[in-house]
Amino acid sequence: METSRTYRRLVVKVGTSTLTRETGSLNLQNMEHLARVLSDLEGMGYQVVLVSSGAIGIGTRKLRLDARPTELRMKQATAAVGQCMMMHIYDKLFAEYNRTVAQILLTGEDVDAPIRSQHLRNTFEALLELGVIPVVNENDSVSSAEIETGQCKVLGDNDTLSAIVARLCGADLLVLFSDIDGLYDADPRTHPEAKLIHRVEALTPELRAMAGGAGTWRGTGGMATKLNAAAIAMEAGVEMVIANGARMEALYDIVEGKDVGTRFSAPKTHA
Ligand SMILES: Nc1ncnc2c1ncn2[C@@H]1O[C@H](COP(=O)(O)OP(=O)(O)O)[C@@H](O)[C@H]1O
Ligand SMILES: N[C@@H](CCC(=O)OP(=O)(O)O)C(=O)O
Repeated sequence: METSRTYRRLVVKVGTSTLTRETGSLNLQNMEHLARVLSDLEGMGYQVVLVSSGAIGIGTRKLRLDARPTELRMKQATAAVGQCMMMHIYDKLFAEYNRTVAQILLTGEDVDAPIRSQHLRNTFEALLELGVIPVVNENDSVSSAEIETGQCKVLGDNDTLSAIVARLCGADLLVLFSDIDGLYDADPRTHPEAKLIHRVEALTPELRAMAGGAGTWRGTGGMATKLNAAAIAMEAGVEMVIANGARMEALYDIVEGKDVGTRFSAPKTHA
């Protein structure tokens, strides 16, 4: 079933599992496709905000560490290195399409405090007005909410962060790109017979019970945090789609309301 809504402002979130390969090296193919499709959508008149994970994963590889660090201060240092490299690559890739990107790093306090969140909103508005594509991540080097506990807290993981950003910016649509086609009725890694759910109208306890944790060492929250994001988005009147980041071109169909991945509907509440 297609949706008849039209979208103007989009928030697109990509997870570490989409930006890196199993070996830990960058997935330049996905990153290139992402930059091309988002640039094209911007050219078509959409306003685009990118929420990108990957700082710790990319930093782990850049520092030639054997594994993702477990000690908090090392994770925070790794994120600082990886964030820098990630922005350098985005800057280069988007520049190929004559687009400018901006970095916004957030903590839970930034979105909770009324004055800070107003400043944030103003900054997003100004950047979008200028035709810039903001690239958002959690400020991992100062915030330990997620990387320390692995749980969603005030701001938490980037799935939740992307829904908070979508609400803050008054976006119409949030797209979460993952390493899987969408929400299944069980984790396909452990249940190969699992079926894709195409549309979600309400987040029932049964549905939440279907969502498991991260699939690989590169992912963090799995489907559980994506459903937390859906709850925030739906409540704010923002539609949300989970789709496979291996096919970024699907975004063209997604913004046309076509049936791709799992779509979480939301009654439109903001102007
Ligand atoms: N019900 C489910 N449907 C789909 N995927 C699920 C489900 N439960 C758990 N998962 C896992 O969630 C993973 C995606 O989340 P995650 O590993 O955190 O990646 P990302 O980096 O995209 O956030 C999938 O690879 C899958 O193994
Ligand atoms: N902020 C962290 C990632 C947090 C996160 O939620 O990661 P992911 O599950 O890959 O979307 C980073 O940039 O490494």
